[in-house]
This record gives sequence, structure tokens and C-alpha cells, in this order.
Amino acid sequence: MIVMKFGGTSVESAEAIDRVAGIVRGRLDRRPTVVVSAMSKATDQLLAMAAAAGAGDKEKAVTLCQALRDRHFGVASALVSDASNPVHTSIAADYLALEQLLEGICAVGELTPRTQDNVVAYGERINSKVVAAAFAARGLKATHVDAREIIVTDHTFGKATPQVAEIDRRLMAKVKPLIDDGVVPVLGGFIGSTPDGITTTIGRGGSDFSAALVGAGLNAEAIEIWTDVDGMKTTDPNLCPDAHRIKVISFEEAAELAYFGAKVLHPATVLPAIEKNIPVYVLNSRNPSNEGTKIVARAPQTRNPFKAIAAKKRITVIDVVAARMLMAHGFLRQIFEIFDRHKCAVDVVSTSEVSVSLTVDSNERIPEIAADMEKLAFVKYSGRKAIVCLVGENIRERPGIAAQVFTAISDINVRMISQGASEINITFVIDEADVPEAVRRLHAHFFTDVDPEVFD
Ligand SMILES: Nc1ncnc2c1ncn2[C@@H]1O[C@H](COP(=O)(O)OP(=O)(O)O)[C@@H](O)[C@H]1O
Ligand SMILES: N[C@@H](CC(=O)OP(=O)(O)O)C(=O)O
Repeated sequence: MIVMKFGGTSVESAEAIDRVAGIVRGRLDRRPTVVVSAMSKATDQLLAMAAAAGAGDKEKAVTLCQALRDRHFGVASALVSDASNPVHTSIAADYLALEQLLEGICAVGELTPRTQDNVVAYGERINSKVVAAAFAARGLKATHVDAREIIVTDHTFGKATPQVAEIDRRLMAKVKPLIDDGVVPVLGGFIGSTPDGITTTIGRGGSDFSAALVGAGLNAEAIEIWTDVDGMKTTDPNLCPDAHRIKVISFEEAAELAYFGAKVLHPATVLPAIEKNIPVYVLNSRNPSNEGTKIVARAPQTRNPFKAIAAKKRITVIDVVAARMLMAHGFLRQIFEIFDRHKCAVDVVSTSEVSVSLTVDSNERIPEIAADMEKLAFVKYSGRKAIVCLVGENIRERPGIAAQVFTAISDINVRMISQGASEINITFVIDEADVPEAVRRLHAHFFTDVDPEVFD
């Protein structure tokens, strides 16, 4: 058994979904379960219509909704020409419900996280039906499975936590029998529901996580993440077109990279897969014969110190200065409690005797967080920063690597530097505007001469 996850870029149009059907057909002997995302940009559009409705702008919400409706209907009718196929009435019913929901939000004038999840889930709900119907219309034995009946979560709307034991039980009860019957189950990623049946989502980019949960629960032999690039690259190919494909990477390296901005893979994907030692492949649905990237438990040794460079933009640095207070017992705990209260994750931390600097993803709660901290210390924050992270297990025993990194970018202003406890990354903070130049220079320094065993 394998799990094949197709991201938004791989299911963005009728042509793309047709290609996906061909890829799945080629894997039938491996008994695939398919997890699909919403069509690319659909999630952002759903969020925008929910926000417009919440702000009382009914006209904008309706216009956005109609545009997405036209897109879904267009793709569905291009793929499933039989007008009497139930998929068409099912999409119509979904849009009726979505329109009513948006009207309700407008009427109440408030968008709660619970209602936002309800709106945004339509992206995966509808697309998984379209993909299942397209497969069936192409002669594949495929069935749509509502992911909300499988992926049980808590009530943390927007980023709900999956309840693994119950998910595993439902996979065995509802999905495994389909596979055993030679059917390809097709589920939407990203969505779930609470035990009492309220729709939730598991965080942006969460379809990879769904695929990993399904793969782990079914004890799959492999999880394939199909996207629009030939696997994980030595850096974002948009920044460096000469980035190399990484043939093999360790779970730990892939997780660090994903966390620090290598958008191609969701970090949490790695967790359920690691625990069961299931290999994860990143593959290109536009170039399916390419071998992509294999993510394994232990990376092979190479002569290159790093595997890749990632950059995460939209970062804010918060500096907390408290003369003679910092090392006082309990001070850092108080600072972190404030972040915790605001449910705000901290990425990079660096401390001195009298100050601590922290980075968070830029968000609208930062002024409130700073106001809470001002009760304890002097606080200032600056946005438009970026975290650059170089990752590689081979840096552990190599002195002088950090010197090479900072020499390559010696004229770029570096704000914070850290080397994680895992000792497989060198991470620093710079202005967002300096990212392209810094990444290009580091890439030229570390990846001009690459080990052909590990890089393409
Ligand atoms: N190191 C990297 N390797 C490969 N792709 C990367 C990397 N860093 C960023 N990306 C970007 O990630 C994109 C794929 O992620 P995403 O658009 O979320 O795909 P999907 O819709 O399939 O989930 C690629 O098109 C590429 O621009
Ligand atoms: N559609 C969701 C979930 C997802 O994972 O999408 P993608 O596979 O296109 O990154 C999102 O945009 O967040």
C-alpha cells in the first residue's frame, strides 16, 4: 500500500487532474490511497471570501464565491462530460450551502475560527469529489471518502490536532476494506472534524500532514508527495534557478528545511512517517519519471557540508531589554508565558546578559504581545526580517563552517545567529530585502561542486 498526495499545483486544472489520473493508473499495483489538496489558490480565495463576509462586504464575498464556483464547475465538466454524473449535483449542493454560510456570516457580522474552517474546508471537500469522479470517468475503480469521517481532531479551529489512535481505527474500519477490494480511496487533505462532527482544518499546508497520518495509520510502504518541482532542491528554485535536486535527505534535515521555509514539504509530515520508518518521496506530477527526493531516517555521508538553504520571510524580531533582570530567576519563563498566552510560536532565540531577542512569524498580535512585555522590560520590535537556514547533518564534525558562511555574506547585516541543538543547521536573521542576494551567494559558495551520489 502507498499513499499518494497531490498538492494544489498538481490538481489546479482539468489538464493537471487528467495527468494525476495517469500517474495513479501507473501505480495501481501498489494499492494507492490518494490525498488531494484544494486547487492551487482556492484556499486563499475561500479565506478571502470568508473575511469579506465577516467584514459585511456581501458583494465581494459573493463575487469571489461565484468565481471559484465557475472554476470548479468548469474543471468538473471538462473532466466528467456526463451531465447526469452525481458529482455535478453534489458540487451545486456544496455551493448552495457555502453561499448560505457566507450570507449567515454577513448577517452576524462576525467570522469565528470555527466558521472560517467551515468555509475553507470546501476547497478540499469539493476538489476531492472532482478528482474521484475524474478517476472513475477514466475507468479507475475509485471512491470519494469524506476525510472528515476519518481525520478526527480536537477543537483548535485553524490548526486542529489530529487524534491519531481514533484516526488509525477509522482508517482500518473504513479505508482499508476499500483498498482490499481494489478500490482507490480519494480523500481531501487539510480537513478533519471533531468527534462531535464539527469541521476543522489542521493548519496551512496541512495536506502533507494528512497524507502522513493516512500513510502511518495504514502502515503504508511509502508516502509520495506530488508537487510541481523535481523534489526538494538545494534552495528555492525561484531564487536560484540552478538549484540542484537532492536525491536523498534525512528526516531531520527535511524537517528543519520545511520549518524554515522550504515550502515544498510540510514539516509535520515527517513526524508520523519517522515514527513508523516509512520513506517519503517528493515527486513532480509534471515530470513523473524523475526520481525526486527520498526522505529517509539516516542520510548518507557526503563531501558537501550542507544539503540545502531555506529562507523564511515575514519574520518580526522582538528585542526585550531588562538591565540586570534577564538572568533573574523566572524572567525568561515570564517572557515565554506571554508568547504562550497569545499562542505565538517563537523560532530563533538569542540572549545576552541584559537582553533577549526572539523571532516570531509577523502577525497582528505582536503589538499586544509587546504591550504585555512592557510591564516587565523595555521592548522593541521590527518586521520585514527573514530567517535564513543552512541545513546539513555533515556540519556536526566540521570546524570553520560558520566562518565560511559569514565570510560569503560579510557585507550583509546579520541580526541574530543561532545553531540549533540538533547541530544540523546554521540559522541567522537578515533584512527580508537581502534574502535573494544572501541565498544566491551562499548557494554559489556551497553548491557549485556537488557530490553526484546525493545531488543531481
Ligand atoms: N528547497 C526547495 N525545493 C523545492 N521547492 C521549493 C524549495 N523551497 C521552496 N520551494 C517551492 O515550493 C513549491 C512547491 O510547494 P507548493 O506550492 O506548496 O506545492 P503544492 O501545491 O504541490 O503543495 C515549489 O514550486 C517551489 O517554488
Ligand atoms: N489547501 C491547503 C492545504 C495544502 O496543503 O495545500 P497544498 O498541498 O497546495 O500546499 C492550503 O493551501 O494550505
